[in-house]
Amino acid sequence: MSSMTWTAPAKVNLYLKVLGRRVDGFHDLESLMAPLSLADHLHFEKADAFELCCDSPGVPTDESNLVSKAVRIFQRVTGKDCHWRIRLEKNVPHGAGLGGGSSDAATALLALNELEQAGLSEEKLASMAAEIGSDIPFFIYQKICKIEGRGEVVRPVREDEVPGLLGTKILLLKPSFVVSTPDAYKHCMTATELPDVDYAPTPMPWGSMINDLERPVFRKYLFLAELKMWLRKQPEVETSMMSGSGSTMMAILADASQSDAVIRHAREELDPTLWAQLVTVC
Ligand SMILES: C[C@@](CO)(OP(=O)(O)O)[C@H](O)COP(=O)(O)OP(=O)(O)OC[C@H]1O[C@@H](n2ccc(N)nc2=O)[C@H](O)[C@@H]1O
Ligand SMILES: Nc1ncnc2c1ncn2[C@@H]1O[C@H](COP(=O)(O)OP(=O)(O)O)[C@@H](O)[C@H]1O
Repeated sequence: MSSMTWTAPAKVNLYLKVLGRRVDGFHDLESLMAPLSLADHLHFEKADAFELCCDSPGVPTDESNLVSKAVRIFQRVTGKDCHWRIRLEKNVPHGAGLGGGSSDAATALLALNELEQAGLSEEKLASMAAEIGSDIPFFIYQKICKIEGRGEVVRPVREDEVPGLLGTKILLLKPSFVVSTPDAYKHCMTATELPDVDYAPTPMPWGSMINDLERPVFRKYLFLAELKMWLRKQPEVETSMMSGSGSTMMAILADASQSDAVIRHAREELDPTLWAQLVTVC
């Protein structure tokens, strides 16, 4: 039987301001999040029970996978069986600050809503998503959005609020290590700056690029601070900043056709194993 395919886009945080720690242990945020052309794919096939498989070693396929959590919540809320075999095709690196797992979960909710003809509203799906993880409601909308609260307050923005952002090309560079999100938040209110690293906001037409998680993450992973500052010194690079909790670094280039040269130099001068991809905000 042929399968039906849904696309789960990755995201970047174009700014991420941590406003303070809350009594529930989470942090209040203000963030501008944008979906990318880089995406995972979820292939659905009718089956006798729910099954999950994944082509990528290191991604769990048990109940800890965010897709399994989405299926369980959908079953609980709608009472539907959800007897589907889901094959998860991973293209988005995990532990990367690109929200791959979160997007997979949101996409599973969107797909099941259609396949099971449940008729749940976007708002209902977003509130189910928030039960699984803070980042997941954003991926229900799959549009450029401003985020508040711990991530559950999501407002899609009009194109004229973020001039020039749609269609922007961003070079993503990621070392082979991953950063854990709880770890990034743990010291975010107290971490101090490393010398010779620029944490200041970069003004862009759509808003100032700043990431308050750089302080704690750079303290632990000096290479990421080095990568950010190395990128800033390249003539092709307009600005660079970490996405979310890392370990992916974003670079905005004056001319995106120069990305291959930047990737080649970064691999020669910093780390031959860097993962790199030029993506588009969509
Ligand atoms: C940092 C961001 C930026 O978009 O994403 P990533 O870059 O990791 O993808 C998000 O805030 C991550 O969202 P998500 O990955 O869904 O986090 P959750 O699973 O809900 O929470 C993981 C842990 O992160 C911390 N956490 C998360 C969100 C938040 N607003 N405050 C927090 O303090 C908490 O310690 C929590 O236990
Ligand atoms: N569908 C999934 N895809 C990737 N990782 C998943 C998934 N479900 C659960 N995980 C776990 O979540 C962790 C974080 O993955 P992910 O959400 O992609 O990264 P990030 O929080 O950096 O954006 C992974 O290390 C993995 O163990």
